[in-house]
Amino acid sequence: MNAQHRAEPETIRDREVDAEQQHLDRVYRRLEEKIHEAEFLMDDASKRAQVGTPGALAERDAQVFRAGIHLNRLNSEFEDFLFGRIDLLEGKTGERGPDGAYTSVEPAEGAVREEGGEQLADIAETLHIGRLGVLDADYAPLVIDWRAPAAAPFYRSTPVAPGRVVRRRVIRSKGRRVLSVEDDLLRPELKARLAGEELAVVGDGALMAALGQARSHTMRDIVASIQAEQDEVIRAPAASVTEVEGGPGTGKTAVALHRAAYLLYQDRRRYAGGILIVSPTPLLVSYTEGVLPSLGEEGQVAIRALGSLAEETTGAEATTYDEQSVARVKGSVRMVKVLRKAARGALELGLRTPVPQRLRVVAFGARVELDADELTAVRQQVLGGTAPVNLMRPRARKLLLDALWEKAGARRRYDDEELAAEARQGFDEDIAGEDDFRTFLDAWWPELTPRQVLGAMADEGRLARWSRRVLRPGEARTLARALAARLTPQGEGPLSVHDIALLDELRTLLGAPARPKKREVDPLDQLTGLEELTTAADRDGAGRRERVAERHPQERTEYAHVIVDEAQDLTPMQWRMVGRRGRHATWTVVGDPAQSSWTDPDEAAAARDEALGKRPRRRFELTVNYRNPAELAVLADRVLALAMPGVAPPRAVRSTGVEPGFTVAGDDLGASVRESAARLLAEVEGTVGVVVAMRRREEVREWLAGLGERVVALGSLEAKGLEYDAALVVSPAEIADESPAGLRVLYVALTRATQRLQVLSAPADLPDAEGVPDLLRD
Ligand SMILES: Nc1ncnc2c1ncn2[C@@H]1O[C@H](COP(=O)(O)OP(=O)(O)OP(=O)(O)O)[C@@H](O)[C@H]1O
Repeated sequence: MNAQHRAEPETIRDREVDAEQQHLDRVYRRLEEKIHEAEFLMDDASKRAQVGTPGALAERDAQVFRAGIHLNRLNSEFEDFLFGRIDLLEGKTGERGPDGAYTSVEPAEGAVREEGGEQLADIAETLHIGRLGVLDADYAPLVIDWRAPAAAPFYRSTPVAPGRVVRRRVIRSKGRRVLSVEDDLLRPELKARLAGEELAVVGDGALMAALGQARSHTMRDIVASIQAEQDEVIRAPAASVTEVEGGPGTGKTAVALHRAAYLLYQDRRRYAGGILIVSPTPLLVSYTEGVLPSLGEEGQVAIRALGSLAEETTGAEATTYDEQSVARVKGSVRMVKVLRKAARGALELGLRTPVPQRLRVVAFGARVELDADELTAVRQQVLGGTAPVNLMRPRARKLLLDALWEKAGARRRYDDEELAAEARQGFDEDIAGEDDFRTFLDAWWPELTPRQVLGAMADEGRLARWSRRVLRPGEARTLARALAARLTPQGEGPLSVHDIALLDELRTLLGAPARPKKREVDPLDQLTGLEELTTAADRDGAGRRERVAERHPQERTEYAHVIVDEAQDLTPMQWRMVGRRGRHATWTVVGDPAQSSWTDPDEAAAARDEALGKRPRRRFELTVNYRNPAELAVLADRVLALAMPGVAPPRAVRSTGVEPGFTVAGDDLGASVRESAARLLAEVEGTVGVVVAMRRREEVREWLAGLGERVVALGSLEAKGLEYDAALVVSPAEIADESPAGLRVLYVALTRATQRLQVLSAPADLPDAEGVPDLLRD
């Protein structure tokens, strides 16, 4: 965005702030009217309780619920409710949209006139942009919802393609008070007048002001300063797969979250099926999950870390990380074959009770028996089917009865087919009804859980059999040992992030019994009280009736839209897990190949293609780095050149004049880390992130103990997506050497800081006289 640099007399600024204050006062008066209406609804509802009929009581409950949500929403939106304004030329057509604003993007022919060599124009329309739409009593727009089509020019217009926008203003407010305004002039060549007076321009543009602010442990929304290339992604049509690539700090996560809010706003009914946002780590989930409520969305959006994605179906959540060598095996698509064999093979292990070696029943007054070989033959025949293993039990029962019927020589006894069928039915009922037969079946074809099968894979010999010709013997050994180190033979014990995708796959292979589903009520669908605050379309009665009809209990193991953040990091097995949750979904996938910590990109790409299906794809690229100042980006770019030669880094838009710092650690690495972290804490107002190789994750926590909440210790893989005012990167060489994707992981670590970057070298870094590690030298 073009920033204007000019000094304006204090009086103009005051006058402009005052004008916005007056507008905000009007908005509040209107909001208060709406709140009174909601309170009246609550009050009225409680009176209905006295009538006492079941219908009246149900109606009361519904009304109290709606009014309560309405009030909550308004109250929580009061902070920073109004944040933008655009002043527009007259439009080409005089048509107005449902929000009361003119719909034309292009100015009318005569909107600009030439006089005495100057271009003159009058502002024909002024729109204020906020978190929700507010109409005045005459249905004229007081505030336009940021997601409404009429708000798009606020984000899209640039000096190169300004459309009708002459001035774009960001309003900073706290509660009911307007604090300041920042303007961008999009048609600086125009002399524009508003209500007969020359259009004033105040401030240096809002983007830079937003970027310079200190960071906290939670992400902020960017509604006031979304940039044009980001806005295109946020408002891209949902029908296809939207793929977004961009370097670190280009706003991919921010854009993904704002897109969720936009999609819900745009088509609330369609997304009643839920929007799933998949994040790589729990840290990134807690960093980002605060953004959505502040955008006015709740209930329909689930943000899940990959390690807790299968919680609904397997009840399992990951608490640990695997070593890279183990993660590589667990994440590989080859595991599908291994798991298939394991799910079938585990039947023979007697995981709960010993597997019986023979089946004895009494039929036609004589003992009939199937021995071990005969039972094995029946098992093989059952397993010839393709159904999930637990769901093959009825077939196993049937084939056992067939075998017993044969063995008893029963067929020979009946010439008549009808008689034979009748006898067979009686035979089946008699045998299957016997306790012995049922006990046998429970032990011989037990219902397996995913955890039991995973636990069974911890045995080296067994896993070697199940993975023959799929995994290399060394890989199978590594995997079995890693499982055995944490899990009991029954599969109990702490799970790792990569175990979750294995359990989810096993659940599909086993066909776990359906669980009772929780009823989910969708609060957004019940916001009928808000309609008067939003758009005319929303006020449409038919729409309201449809929404009411949609209040079914929702099954949220599948979603209507899936957003994948840091998509470059999903392993093939994780893509399969995420894909199962979006089989009928549309998708938004954001990522950066240069930050990938997965070692086999081709294998992951194939799994990703399968998950996304055959829908058409729209690709977008984000090119501007809003996080790192240029001085720090240079250093990261050197590592990018090593990790991915030829890939262009994003363009850093800020400069702070502060160069990265280099220190060489003393003999006591812990003491050096602590000292550097303390220094950074003194230098910045907000947060400090200390990034170490994964194997140092635990010890670094101890080193930093007592330094306070502003400092956070991170294993290199946990730093994904996060940002801090200052970052301390400990031993780049250690991080780079930890896996074949280590240089890309180091690139992530070096791109976390918004203000300061400090690099601490250990001997392995081969630092030069200035302390610059070998890897980071020019
Ligand atoms: N238009 C914008 N206005 C203000 N701040 C912005 C804008 N776009 C991005 N930012 C800020 O830049 C920072 C980086 O954004 P974000 O974390 O979304 O980037 P990313 O592309 O996901 O980065 P990474 O690849 O490192 O995860 C955040 O602090 C975000 O709020």
